[in-house]
Amino acid sequence: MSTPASAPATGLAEPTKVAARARGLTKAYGSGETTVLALDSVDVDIARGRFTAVMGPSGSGKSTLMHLLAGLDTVSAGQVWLGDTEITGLKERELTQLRRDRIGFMFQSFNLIPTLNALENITLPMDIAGQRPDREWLEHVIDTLGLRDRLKHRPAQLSGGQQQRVACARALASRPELIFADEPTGNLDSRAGLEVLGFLREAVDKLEQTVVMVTHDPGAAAHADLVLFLADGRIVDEMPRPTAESVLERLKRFDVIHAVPQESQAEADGDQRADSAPDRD
Ligand SMILES: Nc1ncnc2c1ncn2[C@@H]1O[C@H](COP(=O)(O)OP(=O)(O)OP(=O)(O)O)[C@@H](O)[C@H]1O
Repeated sequence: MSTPASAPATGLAEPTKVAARARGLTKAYGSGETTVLALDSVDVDIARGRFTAVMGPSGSGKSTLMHLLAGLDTVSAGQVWLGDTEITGLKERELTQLRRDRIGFMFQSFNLIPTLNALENITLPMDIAGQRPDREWLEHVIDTLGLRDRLKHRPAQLSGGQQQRVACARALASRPELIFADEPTGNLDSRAGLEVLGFLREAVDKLEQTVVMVTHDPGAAAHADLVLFLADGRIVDEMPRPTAESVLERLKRFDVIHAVPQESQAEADGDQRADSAPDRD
């Protein structure tokens, strides 16, 4: 399927099935002539119990969108809800607590504590918050992620894929309403990356979690239920049931738009096209 770039953002789900919602979400950095509009009035619903990938050229606003949905940064305009809670306008302390209680994070660098073993790393956020893990859930997560025989190992004794699985288990341990994953396979070889994507998929399918993942990799996005495409701070397209091939094809259209801004210029100066290609990592 394809949607014209000018179409309004779709992906809007029924209210009860929405894990997070944004309306008119806008973020500007800087002021005056140097203002960068990182997000431009974005409307989006993140469906509960689904795996959503966010893609788009470098600088299109993917990380900004994720940070605003997770309450990690303040909005310039617009509103964000986590479930039924409007998070825009919450005080920093309330936001911190909400993030701790209701959101799980997975980043490209696993951020594991080297002196703690795998199990201690998994339960650390809950320990800090003074929460007792739901034992049954925790056991379930550990088994689903295949970490049972690695729990006593420190990060240095684990492979990259196993470390990322620990990071995944840590994000899942408190059974958050929403998990945000920022390039979770970015630092992994393709086999370990596939493993992590498989586990995120299982978290959605077997543990009924909701996952939002920012990625540049069409193969990674193919594990999602829906891909949202950003360009210049707006959601310009979405793709349900993506495949690596269909995502790649869609991304190529961004390359064309960005690499050939004006036909006349391209014709006049064909050699410079490569120089103006977008800087995609
Ligand atoms: N703290 C900041 N100060 C100024 N500009 C910023 C800041 N953070 C992001 N931007 C700008 O906002 C725009 C969107 O950035 P963002 O990091 O959200 O893009 P992205 O799609 O995640 O990019 P990438 O794929 O390269 O990580 C970019 O033009 C970026 O330069």
